[in-house]
Amino acid sequence: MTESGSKLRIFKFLKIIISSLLITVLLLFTIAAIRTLSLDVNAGLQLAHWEKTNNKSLVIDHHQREELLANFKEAIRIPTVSFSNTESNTTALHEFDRFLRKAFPTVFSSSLVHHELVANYSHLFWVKGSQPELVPYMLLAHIDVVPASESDGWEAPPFSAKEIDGFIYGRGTIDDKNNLMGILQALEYLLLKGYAPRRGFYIGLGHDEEINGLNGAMNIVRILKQRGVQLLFVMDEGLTISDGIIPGLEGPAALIGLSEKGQAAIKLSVSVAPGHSSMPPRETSIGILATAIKRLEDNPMPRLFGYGPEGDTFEHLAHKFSLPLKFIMSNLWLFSPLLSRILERKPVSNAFVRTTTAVTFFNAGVKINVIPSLAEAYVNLRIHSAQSVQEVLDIIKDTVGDQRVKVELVDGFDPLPISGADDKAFGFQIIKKTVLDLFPTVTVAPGICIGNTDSRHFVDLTKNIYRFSPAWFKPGDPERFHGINERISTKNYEEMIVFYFNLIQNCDIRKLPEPHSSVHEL
Ligand SMILES: CCCCCCCC/C=C\CCCCCCCC(=O)NCC(=O)O
Ligand SMILES: [Zn+2]
Ligand SMILES: [Zn+2]
Repeated sequence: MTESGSKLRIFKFLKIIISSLLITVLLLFTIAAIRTLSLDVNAGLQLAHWEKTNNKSLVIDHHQREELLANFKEAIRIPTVSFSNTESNTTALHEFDRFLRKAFPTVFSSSLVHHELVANYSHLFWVKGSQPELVPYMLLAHIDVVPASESDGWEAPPFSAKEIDGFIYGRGTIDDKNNLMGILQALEYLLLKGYAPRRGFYIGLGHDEEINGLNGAMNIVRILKQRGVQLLFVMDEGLTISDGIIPGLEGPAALIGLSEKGQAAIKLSVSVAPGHSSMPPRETSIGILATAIKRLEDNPMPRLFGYGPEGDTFEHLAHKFSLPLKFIMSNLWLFSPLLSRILERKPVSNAFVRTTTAVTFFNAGVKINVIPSLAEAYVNLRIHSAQSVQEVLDIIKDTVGDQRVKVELVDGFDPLPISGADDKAFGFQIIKKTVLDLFPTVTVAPGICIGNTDSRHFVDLTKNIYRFSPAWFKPGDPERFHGINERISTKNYEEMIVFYFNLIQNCDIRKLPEPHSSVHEL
């Protein structure tokens, strides 16, 4: 073959490669454009015709404002702490019971409301509906809180409910006395205004959610099961309205948790012969265990972003990002690996990418001159929707890779089933409508709750469990959860009352409106 002949062949070959590349890129853009056009899933129901059920409106006057804030502050001041799996402040739980009866006299005396104490400290309310054929729903919240010490750096004592610049500070202000008090205050106002629901509903207030709800929520579920109750949907604490937390997102987003991550408690332990510290072995039990822990921290669980409901979150929010993020979010089938690497940089967004690994206990050593015979640590894993407890346990054993380290599963449960979020999903659409009516600038999207809630015990009573708090979170606020300076603005607490006031009335709708098709919307 001549030199010019071979050049021609190379040229033709390159031409084919370049045109194939161009065609592929064009194809990708076309697919992406089609997908982007069908993205505005947030439009659907807003324009549909909703049967009017919110006949009572709530305009809070000065006197009511003072009273509702005083009630809320009193709730925060009662230190209903769950210290450990076996230790709770039962004195405070008793006091909280007395307080509720005093703060909400109409709820406790109305002929429409049946109240019972469960497992001594939890509360179950049944609010009777005028149309018993309508399937009831249930609102959940919890009474207990995690411990808090002022010395960790609180700006106000954690059980003071001190108001600073329009914010009430205290343990429980966002987890979860805001929801608890918001629900009961809304019901108190509704009853005072003569409201009688069409659709009956339950309110469940657990007293031990922070220690797994084994007495509170689980006994409430047992009672409801005995009575043959089935629920249309359950709403519990969970994701919030994020404002400025998701980088690049224009405007606030209300994420409604359709599921929650699983959880595992894993114990790692190393046993060696004890001895004199003057003749140490090359590695002690502490050293061996520390190396194992370091391996776990250096080797996070695999990225699974896009394999669970978190992919839907970003597809729903895509139209609220500007380019190039909009393009990336609209095409997660292609860009999930890239987005995972961006999200994993911050703890809060990393939680959506993978099963997280947190070492929460480390115990070893008895005396300065004794080689310790035992070192043990506990690891708390929050399991991504696409993994199971067993898979996570296997990965931990592989990563540790040291026969001297015993790896035991102490406790755990798989990720929860995924509730519906389509046009026919009653609970999702009611929450969405209530959010949009009150906060019209918010984009509503399905989400995955990264923490666990009492609602996970209700899976046999309904397939539709939603985890959402109408609380506004701005940058820095996620860290207040179980952290220091937990707080809520007085404005937001009032909004929460109005939210539940409207939600309860919205649930009286007999049937969801027929959605407009997306073609029609466009
Ligand atoms: C990339 C998306 C970022 C979205 C921002 C999400 C902000 C996260 C806000 C709240 C965290 C959710 C907490 C859920 C409730 C947890 C209740 C709880 O404490 N349960 C006990 C436990 O889990 O141990
Ligand atoms: Zn909580
Ligand atoms: Zn909590």
